Amino acid sequence: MTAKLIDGKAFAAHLRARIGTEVAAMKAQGITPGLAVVLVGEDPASQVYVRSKGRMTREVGMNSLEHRLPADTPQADLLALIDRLNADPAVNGILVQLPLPRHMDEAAVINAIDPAKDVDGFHILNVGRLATGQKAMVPCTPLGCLMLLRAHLGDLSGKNALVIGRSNIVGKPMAQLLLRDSATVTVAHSRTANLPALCRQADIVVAAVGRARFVQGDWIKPGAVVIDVGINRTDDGLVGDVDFDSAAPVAGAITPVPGGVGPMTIACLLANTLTATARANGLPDPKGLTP
Ligand SMILES: Nc1nc(=O)c2c([nH]1)NC[C@@H]1CN(c3ccc(C(=O)N[C@@H](CCC(=O)O)C(=O)O)cc3)C=[N+]21
Repeated sequence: MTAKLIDGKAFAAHLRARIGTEVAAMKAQGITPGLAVVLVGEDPASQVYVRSKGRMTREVGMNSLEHRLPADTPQADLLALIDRLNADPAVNGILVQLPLPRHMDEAAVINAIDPAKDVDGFHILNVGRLATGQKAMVPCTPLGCLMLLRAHLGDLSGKNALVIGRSNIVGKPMAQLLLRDSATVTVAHSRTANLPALCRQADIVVAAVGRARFVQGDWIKPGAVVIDVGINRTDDGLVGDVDFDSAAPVAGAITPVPGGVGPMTIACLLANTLTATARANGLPDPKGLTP
């Protein structure tokens, strides 16, 4: 067997095209969604992401507002900027690029964002809403993974899903989304005993550990769907958390890196911005962009 490639890049392009159509319809009603991205410091990888977010935001017809602050900006200045963006009716979504410089309290900064504009879904109120099944802003990477999984499997109900990684950004919200779709969810991490054996029972594997080529082909149950969230820069380029060459012949379907989950993350950021704009204007949620 050789795995079907899950083309996240193509899926994301379709998603952005649909979002573009919805944006055009909103603009006809006098509403232009606006996304503010705040970058503190000069991390080169962050600058690349922010640039491509800005380009794709404009491509779907939204306003993109970028705020760049020096690495030594006092936290109070960042909080003051967030307050201004919270109060600005032209801003529907706010993303503060992570990681922040070490002198800043990440939780304090995230929780200063108006939860209705929190397009990352990191605010404590959105975390709680997702965990309790209420209408929330959902983190972009897990939302993108969920869309890919549903597209390839249909109903996730009763599937054994293994999430490898317990971060607030990917692992935990991914587990919540899978649970909401009635999968049987296991969350593994660095202290998990006998991970290979656990993994061999999974119909769905979501790898989000941040270790290059960590998940081996002989851990994969034949036919399983493998979603690779990893973005690891190595001497031979960008690689995922899954050892693609050994996993692909065993899996039923697998996402590549690059061209898998990464582009879905940005498309879901735009989806969340559209959803936030609709909600701010008393319009129904756009179809198929929320879990
Ligand atoms: N507040 C916040 N929200 C984020 O969503 C956020 C963040 N901070 N900090 C950094 C991470 C990382 N991230 C990526 C988005 C797209 C790709 C992506 O499109 N990757 C391409 C390749 C990119 C390349 O070649 O470097 C791909 O996988 O095909 C990767 C990584 C969003 N992040």
